[in-house]
Amino acid sequence: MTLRVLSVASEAVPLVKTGGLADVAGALPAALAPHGVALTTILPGYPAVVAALKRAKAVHAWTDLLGEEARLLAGKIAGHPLLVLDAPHLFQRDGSPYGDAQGRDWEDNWRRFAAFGRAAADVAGGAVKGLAFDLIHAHDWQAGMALAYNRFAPVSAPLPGVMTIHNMAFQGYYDARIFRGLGLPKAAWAMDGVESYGGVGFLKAGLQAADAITTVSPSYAAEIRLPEFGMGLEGLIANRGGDVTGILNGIDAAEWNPASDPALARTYSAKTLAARKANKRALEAEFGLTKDDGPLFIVVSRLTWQKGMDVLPEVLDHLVGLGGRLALLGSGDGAIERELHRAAARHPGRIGVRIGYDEALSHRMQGGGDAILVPSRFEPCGLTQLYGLAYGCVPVVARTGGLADTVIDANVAALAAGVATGVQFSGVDYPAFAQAISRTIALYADKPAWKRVQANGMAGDFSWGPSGKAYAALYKRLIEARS
Ligand SMILES: Nc1ncnc2c1ncn2[C@@H]1O[C@H](COP(=O)(O)OP(=O)(O)O[C@H]2O[C@H](CO)[C@@H](O)[C@H](O)[C@H]2O)[C@@H](O)[C@H]1O
Repeated sequence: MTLRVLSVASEAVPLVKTGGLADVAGALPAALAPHGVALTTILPGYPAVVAALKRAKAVHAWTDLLGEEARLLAGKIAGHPLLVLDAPHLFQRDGSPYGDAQGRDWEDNWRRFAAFGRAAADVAGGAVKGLAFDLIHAHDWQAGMALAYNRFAPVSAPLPGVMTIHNMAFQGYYDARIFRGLGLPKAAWAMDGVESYGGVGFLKAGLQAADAITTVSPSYAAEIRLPEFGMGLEGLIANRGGDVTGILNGIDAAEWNPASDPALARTYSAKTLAARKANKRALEAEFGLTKDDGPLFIVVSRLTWQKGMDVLPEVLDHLVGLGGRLALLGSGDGAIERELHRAAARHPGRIGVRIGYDEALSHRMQGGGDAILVPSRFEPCGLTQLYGLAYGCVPVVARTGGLADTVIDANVAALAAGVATGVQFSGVDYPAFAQAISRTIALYADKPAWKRVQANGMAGDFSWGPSGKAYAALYKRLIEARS
């Protein structure tokens, strides 16, 4: 029997992406199809999403979705079923999905994502003729309210629900005054409901309403029980004990495969690593870097504290001093951007900085860089190190969360056993990070060892196979427990 699951997400490739959540939400339908799960994705109707749905059919209309009219459009995303909440007063805006062009969050985000949650709960509960579901899978705080409505104000018998945490740092926390606007019964205003530290917490509401909680790596699932990583919700996570598991993200091999990637100057495989040189030369030219055979580091990241990007500028003199170069693509914190520009000005031809978001360039960087730096303070899973592994761009990562789970440090024992895939370091500060860069540059100088580390990474299985199976088994267990 096919299981019918509604995946509730605020972004999904190829239609809308601000970060890793979009990669995962976009990959899940194909990952689950082989395991007897038909996954339908529901997205907010941002301009790009509605524009992509050519001749979409409206399959439902609300006259009063939290006080306004809205429609539900049906279409396809990468060949899989897609539903879109078309509510122009909430989602037809310039800027990003969450804020204006200056990066300020929309003031009515609570209303936007409460309406999205209400709509998703209605759809999952059978409000739309011809659509029926067995389970709701909600991703991050933007989808948390879908599970809260399903629990406290369902349109039919509540469905089982899974809440996946892609990043505990974003919780959708609002003033208590918004509670009245949510249209929930009074009973929802409780510590085990939507109340969170005196306000309303969308992620917390989802976690409390979920039958199972997952996050995107086993290590992060353990870390969020601690105050350092739990961001105030560690008590809840610890209490839910056995309901909390970590399922590692995979990567979409159709998008991220160096043997067929159309973004690359030269495609290659582990057997033809020498072909990477053409990509390296192209990358040097693109970033205005000197052409040489020394190590070329790359960074593709949001420029934030989470990602350790405030420490990066501090280690760049050291990196260049040892003969390294850096090509960086990212955007975020203005102070970090300024420090990076300063470092680039100090080291012309050695450091190239590109502020912005550019998907194709991120592929070219993985295909031409020698090593990717990922010094995150916390990292639920992390995708750029996985892309690095698949592309022979050796990851240099902080030992935390999914980074700890996916990279094997090139210590003496791992090198001797021939299993190393990258470099790990503990503690995101100058001494640890600088030492990791020194180790990487020394390893790079040992050509046979370096090639082995590249090839080991490329031989790894980062497909969605095992994780697709794990999600399907979880859905099945929860659905069976209800029937
Ligand atoms: N300037 C730029 N130009 C082009 N592409 C850029 C870019 N900046 C970032 N990217 C891309 O955006 C994605 C970032 O994904 P990550 O998983 O590394 O982090 P993020 O914090 O967004 O995701 C959160 O959710 C994911 C999914 O579960 C978790 O892996 C992660 O740990 C968690 O923090 C990657 O595909 C990367 O290539």
